[in-house]
Parts: sequence; C-alpha cells; structure tokens
Amino acid sequence: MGAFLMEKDAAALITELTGHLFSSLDMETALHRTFACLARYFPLDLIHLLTLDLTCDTLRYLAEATENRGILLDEKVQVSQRAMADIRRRVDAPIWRMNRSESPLLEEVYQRFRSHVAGPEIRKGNNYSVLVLGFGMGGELIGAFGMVARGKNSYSEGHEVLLGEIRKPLLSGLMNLFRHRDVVCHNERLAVEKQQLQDRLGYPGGMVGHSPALQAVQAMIRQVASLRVPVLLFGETGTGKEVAASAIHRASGRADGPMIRVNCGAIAETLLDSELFGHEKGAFTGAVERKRGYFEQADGGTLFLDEIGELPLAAQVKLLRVLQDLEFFRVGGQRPIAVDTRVIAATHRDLYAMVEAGRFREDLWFRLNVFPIRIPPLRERLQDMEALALHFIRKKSREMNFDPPPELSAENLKTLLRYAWPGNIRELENIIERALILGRGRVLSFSHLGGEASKILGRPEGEGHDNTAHGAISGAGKGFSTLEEAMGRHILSALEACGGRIDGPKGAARLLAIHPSTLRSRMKKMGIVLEKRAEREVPVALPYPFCQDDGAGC
Ligand SMILES: Nc1ncnc2c1ncn2[C@@H]1O[C@H](COP(=O)(O)OP(=O)(O)OP(=O)(O)O)[C@@H](O)[C@H]1O
Repeated sequence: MGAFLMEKDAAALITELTGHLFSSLDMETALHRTFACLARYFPLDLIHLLTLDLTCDTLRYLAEATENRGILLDEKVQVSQRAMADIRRRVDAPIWRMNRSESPLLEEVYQRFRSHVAGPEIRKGNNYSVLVLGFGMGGELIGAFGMVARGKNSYSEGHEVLLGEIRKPLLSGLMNLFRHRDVVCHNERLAVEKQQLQDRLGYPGGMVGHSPALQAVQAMIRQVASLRVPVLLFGETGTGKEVAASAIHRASGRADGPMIRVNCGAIAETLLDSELFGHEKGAFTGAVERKRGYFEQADGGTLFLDEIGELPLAAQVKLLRVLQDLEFFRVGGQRPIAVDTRVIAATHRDLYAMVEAGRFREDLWFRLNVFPIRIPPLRERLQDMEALALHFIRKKSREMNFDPPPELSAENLKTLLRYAWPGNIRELENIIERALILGRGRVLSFSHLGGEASKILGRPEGEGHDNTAHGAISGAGKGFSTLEEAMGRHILSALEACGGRIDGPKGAARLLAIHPSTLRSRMKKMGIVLEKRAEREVPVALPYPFCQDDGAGC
C-alpha cells in the first residue's frame, strides 16, 4: 500500500469510521456498522472487542460482529498465567499483526472464544490472520479490538500502519461504547440491589400479585392502615397473612416503629403473661430482672399476634382488657403501663366455630373482628401464579447463586396452574426451591406435580381452571388412584407446604390434624423420607408411580 493511497485511505476511513462508531450507543449495533466500514479497507471476517482483568487472569469477550450482524457476548473466560504474562508484555506495542498459528497466546484466546456469529471454525481453525489493537490506561493494558481474516498473512504492513492511523478515533469511539455499557450495567446492578433490598424488607411495593382478589385485599389494607383499630387476618396456612400484616404496618403511620411478631401457639402457657406483658424483678422464681413484654416492645409500632386461635382462654381475657383499656400490668407490677401499640391478629382457624365450641372468647372475637380481612387461597387467585412463580424463581436463584435464573416455561406454568395448592404460597415457594435444587438452577421441572395435579383437579389438560378446592376432588373415572396413593400425595403436599417440618404449630402433623408420631409411622410405611438439602428438610422418595422422574430427579 503506497504512502499516498494510505493517507487518502486514512482520511476517508476516519470520517467514515467516526460516523459509524458514534451512530449508536448499542455496542453490538455500533460494531456491526464498524465492520461494514472497515471491511472496505481491510480483509475481514470478524471483529471483536474484549477487556482484560490482569489481576485474575480473565478475559471478558464483550461483543463481536461479522458482515451479517453484531452481538453482545459479555462472556468471562479464564486464561493461563502464561498467556496473561504474554499479554502484559505487549503493552508497549499496541498493534499486533500475526498468523494465529504463530502465537500460542492467540491459540489460547481464540480456542476459548465461543464466537456466536462466526461459527465454530474460528475456535478450531488456525488458518487465520489477526490484527489487534490493544488499549490501556495508566500503563496497563485493559482491552483489545481484534480483526480476524481467513488465510495466512492476510494483513500487510500497510494494514498495520492504517490501523495505527485510525487508532485515535477508533479508541475514542470504543471508549464511548464502554462508558455507555458501564452505565447500563450499573443501572442493572442497582435494579438488582433494589429488588434484593425490597425482598429483605418484605415487598414495600405491596404483595406480589395483581389478581382482583389480591387487589381487594390491598384496598382494605389501605383503608385500615392509618387507623389504630385491631385487624383480624384470616385465611388458610401459607396464604400470606404475615405478609399482609407487614403491609399494614408499613402503610400505617407506625412504619418507623417496631413490628413485633408473636406466634401465640409457640409460647408455653406458663410463660404467656410474662412474654406478652413483661414482668417485674422478683415477680417469680427466675425473674432476676425486670423484663418488657411484647406489648411494650411494640410501643409506637405494631404487635402481630399470629395463630391467635392458639391463645389459651386465660390469656384471651387479658388481651381483651389491653385492647379495651390500652394499658396493662406487668406480671408482679403495681402500676398500669400505657402503650401505643396496634394489634394485628391472624389465624388459619375458623375462629367463629371456636367461639361456638367455647374455645375462643366471644367478646374478644367481637373486638378483633372489627376489621376482618380474608386472605384468599392461591387457588382463588391463579392470575397471580406467574408473577409469584417468577418472583420466587428470581429470589431463590439469587440465594442459591444460580445465575441466570432458569426460565419458567409455558408448560411449567400450566402444571402449576393445574395443582390445587393446599399449602398455598408457602408451598409454591418450597416447590420452586426444590425444583431449582433438583434442576441445579438450569431447568425447572414440576412433573411430579403434573401427575398429582391432573388427578387432584380431576379434569383433562387444557380445560379452564377450577378455582375451588372442592372442585378438586370431583372428576375421576379412569386412572382413579387408590386411597393409599391419595393419602401419600396428601402427606407429601403437607410436608412440602411446611418445608419438611413435622412437629410444632407450623408442622405437617398439625396441618393434617394428626399426631406427629402417627405421621412419622405413615411416612415410614409409605417410604416417604426427608432429606437435608440447603439447610432444610425436603420430602423425597415416593413409593408410587405418580412420582414421574423426568431426569431432573423426583
Ligand atoms: N403476595 C405475596 N408475595 C410474595 N410472597 C408471598 C406473598 N404471600 C405470601 N408470600 C410468601 O409465602 C410464604 C408464606 O407467607 P406467610 O408466612 O405470610 O403466610 P401465612 O398465611 O402467615 O402462613 P401461616 O398461616 O402458616 O402463618 C412466605 O415466605 C411469604 O413471604
């Protein structure tokens, strides 16, 4: 290439190149246009852009382009220390022209380069020439722009000089693309952090879902949030009563105050008074110090009394008094304590039936029932299924470091929609976590639910959703399962819903209304075992054919 031609070429190319490089902020689009421009001056099959992290021997392939298209890769690749040392040595000579086969470094870099547009031959074939422009900052090489062409010695000294001529405008265009990409990545990171914070704080934007049933709940929450009246949340286990209580607290003027959660079923009866109302020093043996009870701890905030139906009758009397007088005595105390505590109670039981059976005080029920909110079961708000499933897939994948999270396929969603969800949203959360573990965060399979779901809901695939639990048992005909099989499935669902817990107020035995030892012996008989995975028990190993293993495990 003669000197005159080169000068003319360089001037024309610079004008053209800057137009193309700055024509789009999308790296892939700008690179594709740049390819078209460079291809008129250089032999060219591929251009690519990569950055280097010399501290951890990593290359990041950012983007590539051929004559057909440009593509954003953003793939991290580890290379050998030897290759990195070689790269380091080249800081002073930023343009390299060579045949790929002549350099073990290039061999390694291109072998690891999974080109998406140029095809696999770029990885294997060594009959290629490359012309690379390295760029640095503060004496460190931080990246490289590479041109690749088929055949040996495709690039001449003239090409090398021409690349040197356009170096400055090329680099300023590339830096522009880098900066834009940085801003985009930064925004993405912020969005993820925001989501994580929201998850940790408990959905400040509201509860996940947009079904009419959930919207009605949210409307009631907004109506009552700012008032001090007690709220009674009722609904099946796992429907989100605690989530609703947090939403009320956050939407109230007490959001900056504490929210104290008490599981009324988990406190020993003898300790209830002291736990709720506190005690004075010396009030009883072991009361070595004065202690503030939950009512006091929640002063200026909210006291969430979960499982209120489990509160013994004696404690119910005292609770009623606090709700009426807004003051109480510590155990062993002489003076009344006044607090500004808002009470939200929750139950999965039919409290009125308990009143009729004499197990819950009617006067307390009236007091709590001033503003009841029913949290609907999941099967009554199937419109929320997709949003909830995606929410849990993202949340659990983050917790388990599955990046990117697997997709929720249309088939997955169909299976989830056909299941009856006795354990509601908690069960959905557990089942998604389990599917992620079994699929190692790559694929999701709910096939074991599929077998169950179609039988439980008793309708062929493709028919509309039956939104009642009772409708669930109606259909049958062919493939009717035995009572033993149905029991096995039911036990499994209960265990799933309770995260593998058997005992206690949140255990499967309580859910199924049987003694824990009876549940254990049934499980043993049916071959259902619990395995410890990711710090929790997961029910596995079903004895029946309904456990269809699709390769992802059962
Ligand atoms: N609308 C929602 N959006 C996101 N997650 C939810 C929602 N509702 C419930 N969850 C999740 O489902 C699980 C069960 O919710 P929660 O503990 O509030 O249910 P509950 O009705 O209080 O259950 P229980 O009666 O057993 O105490 C929790 O992990 C919660 O975060």
